[in-house]
Amino acid sequence: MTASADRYVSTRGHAADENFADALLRGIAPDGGLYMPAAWATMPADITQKGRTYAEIGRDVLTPYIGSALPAGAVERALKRLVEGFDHPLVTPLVELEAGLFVLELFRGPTAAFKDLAMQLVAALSDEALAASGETLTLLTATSGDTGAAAVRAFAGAKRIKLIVLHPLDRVSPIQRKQMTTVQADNVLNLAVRGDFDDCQRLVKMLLGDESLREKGRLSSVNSINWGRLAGQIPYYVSATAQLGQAAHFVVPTGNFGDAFAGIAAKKMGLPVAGMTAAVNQNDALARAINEGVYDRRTAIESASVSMDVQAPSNFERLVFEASGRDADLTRQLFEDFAKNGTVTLPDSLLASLRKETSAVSVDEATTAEEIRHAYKAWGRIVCPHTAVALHAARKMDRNGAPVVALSTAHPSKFGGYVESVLGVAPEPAPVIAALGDQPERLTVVENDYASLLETVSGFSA
Ligand SMILES: N[C@@H](CCOP(=O)(O)O)C(=O)O
Repeated sequence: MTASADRYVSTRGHAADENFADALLRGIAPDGGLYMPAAWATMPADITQKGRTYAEIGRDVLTPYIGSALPAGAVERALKRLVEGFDHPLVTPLVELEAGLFVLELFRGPTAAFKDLAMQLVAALSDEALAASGETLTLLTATSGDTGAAAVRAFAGAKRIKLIVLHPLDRVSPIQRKQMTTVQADNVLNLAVRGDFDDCQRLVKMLLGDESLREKGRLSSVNSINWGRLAGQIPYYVSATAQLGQAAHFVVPTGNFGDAFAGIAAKKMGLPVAGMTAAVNQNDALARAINEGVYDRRTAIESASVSMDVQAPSNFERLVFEASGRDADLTRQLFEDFAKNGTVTLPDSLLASLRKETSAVSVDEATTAEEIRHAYKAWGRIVCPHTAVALHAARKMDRNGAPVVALSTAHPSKFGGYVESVLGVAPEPAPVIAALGDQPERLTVVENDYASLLETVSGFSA
């Protein structure tokens, strides 16, 4: 049978293939791998034609991945909901800072971070899938701040869905925490884990594989381990290219590597892309893997760009799968060894292929602060620390004639305290931040311990 874009295979090769609705509602494959489309869809040749709307681009990107798995018109309805929640007609406008250097503003949605772009879609598509099957779903999400906020906003009050969000206690910004914890919806449970983001993500993956929970009903995740989340991030690479009218080199501030992998996916689908650079903060496991050939987990260190405090980026597995020519045995071996030992050496041929897909750089804390000052002085622009990491990498790279686009992933007012400490000026709050209610916060502190977490989660998801 010919591989098709609307069937999903596991990166670890030991799970049955699924359609879009099942991949979406499972989140992760039963063998512990991540779902990938069995084949890349090809973008229509005119997709980057000037004047195409975000909704049109999104429809053309996403429809082939969904096939007939959802009711007719589901994608269009989801895109309508998405676009209505953004405060700019282009949804993700491109802004030129100086000749050849741009930022792509991804923060104009309901929680002022790029996660809204995919999360709003996933919420609408999950509703459609569940309404069609009559099922209910418990969603588990690990967050270093932005994913959780976007998920709470997108799923609060959803009739068939319960949402459980795990964030690392005291390691998200105060605004990010409030965005999650002040929402008074009974279908949302916020858990603050005594650990770091990698602990939260590991615990979520364990819960997703837990038979005792699975017996109670469908379980999934809205992290970018879910193909639906990742696919929803492809359209803005296309929109940026359409706005520019030519291929760009994208510099992506990177945590779990979902956003960067969405750019790689766009390229696989035929989007002209001049290059990809993943820019990480001092939590540099990804940069060390690509530059030195050893994928080695270290304890995450707290950074100004908190959302990128990730030392075991989940989507590195998708990159390895793709760069190895979809070698599921090799991928399984490497990631099982990594889970067990915390370190793996990448074979030379794999490393060479990985480097063809993306380069990676690490930006330290002092440089991040310096870049925030530079952006203010040079362009009068206040940027968030994540954007600053990308901008620094973008300014230092050889531009090779192609325009460079740094993804601006969050509004600076989500990190207002830090930005003010660097600039001496507080960023004007984004309207959605200014509108944050003064509601009491609802959160439960949990130990970094699977057994007690399972008890809490079982009680809520029942
Ligand atoms: N940066 C993230 C970490 C999780 O990333 P995801 O894209 O896999 O959801 C966050 O803000 O939570």
